[in-house]
Amino acid sequence: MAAAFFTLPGRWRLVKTLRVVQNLPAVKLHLSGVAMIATEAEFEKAKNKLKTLKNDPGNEVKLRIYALFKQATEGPCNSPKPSMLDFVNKAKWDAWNSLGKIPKMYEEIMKALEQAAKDDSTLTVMTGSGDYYCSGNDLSNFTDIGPEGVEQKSKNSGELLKRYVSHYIDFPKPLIGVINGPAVGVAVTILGLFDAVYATDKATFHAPFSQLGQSPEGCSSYTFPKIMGTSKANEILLFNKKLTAAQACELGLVTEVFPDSTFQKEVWKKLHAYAKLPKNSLAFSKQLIRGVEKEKLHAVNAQECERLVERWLSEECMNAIMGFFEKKSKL
Ligand SMILES: CCCCCCCCCCCCC/C=C/C(=O)SCCNC(=O)CCNC(=O)[C@H](O)C(C)(C)COP(=O)(O)OP(=O)(O)OC[C@H]1O[C@@H](n2cnc3c(N)ncnc32)[C@H](O)[C@@H]1OP(=O)(O)O
Repeated sequence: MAAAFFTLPGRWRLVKTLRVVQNLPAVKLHLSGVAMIATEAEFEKAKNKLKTLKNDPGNEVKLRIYALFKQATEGPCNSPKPSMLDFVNKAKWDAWNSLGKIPKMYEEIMKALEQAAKDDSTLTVMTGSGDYYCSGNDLSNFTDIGPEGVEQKSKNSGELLKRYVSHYIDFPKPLIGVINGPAVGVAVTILGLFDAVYATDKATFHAPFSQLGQSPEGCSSYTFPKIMGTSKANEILLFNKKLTAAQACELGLVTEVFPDSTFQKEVWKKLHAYAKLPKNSLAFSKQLIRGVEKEKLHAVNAQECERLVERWLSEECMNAIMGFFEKKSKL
């Protein structure tokens, strides 16, 4: 019996490096590849699948798949621009280049979840390394706008976020959060889709959306009112209230809080015991519990991402992000 285990870098933002912290005996490790199509082999498979389609999906779809594969395996477009007369390679270069700098980190977590969903592990644990759980989206994403321009980047980011949250909605096994320190933004809102959340008493939970001119994501506009009631959810999602671990537990966002001194020891003892339970029974029971509202969650996810695409282009958001970086520069 095993658990899939991978960690977010505590101090860095969600979109930084995904690292495996340690090789626990009963825990199966996942070092994520990247993205939707992780390897040449899988890309070849996707290409061959395209050939079996009755109607040719058209160059646009084929170029999109090619672009996502390059983005996932090599990151933002890094090859020299082909000449105008080299039509095919120019079209491929344009497709890849149009994705701009989609953060690879989200792609890596999605890949790790895809692997954990289909391997022989019993449950999947997400935690941070170091003093922090996760500082949310890397706000420098707003500053490095590539050649695709701000509208297209915002649209691409909305699609990326929708895929990212869908991976949690559809995850078939028990997904456990081990919150080892401060958690911010999307790292907090997505917890409403986890099956249990254990926190050190040092952890804090902050979703500073309105002060960033943004809006809730991770299905939190639905899960948080459901978990804690609308007015408590509003304090977090509208009025930027930062919760202590004890407050988050009282509201039902966190399952149990442990003293920091014994947190890691106590929580991993519990998880290793869980990982010995019959994995199909756990998976099927989770799917019964989550299945009733899966459609609803996907609809909420779509609405939240649509709203965020508008928010990211808004003056409120731009001013808030500039304020964040101005504050940094003054330090
Ligand atoms: C128009 C195009 C649109 C593009 C949009 C791209 C989006 C990509 C798609 C996915 C989007 C998902 C939606 C997610 C939304 C969110 O997550 S919103 C929340 C974002 N996060 C924050 O606002 C965190 C703010 N930071 C903090 O609260 C604190 O820094 C901390 C994390 C609690 C740590 O506090 P402390 O220990 O006091 O350290 P600090 O001094 O505050 O920070 C250390 C340095 O790190 C920098 N930093 C911290 N967090 C971030 C961050 N999220 N992004 C960028 N930089 C961050 C901080 O500025 C400090 O930097 P220096 O001053 O240079 O040391």
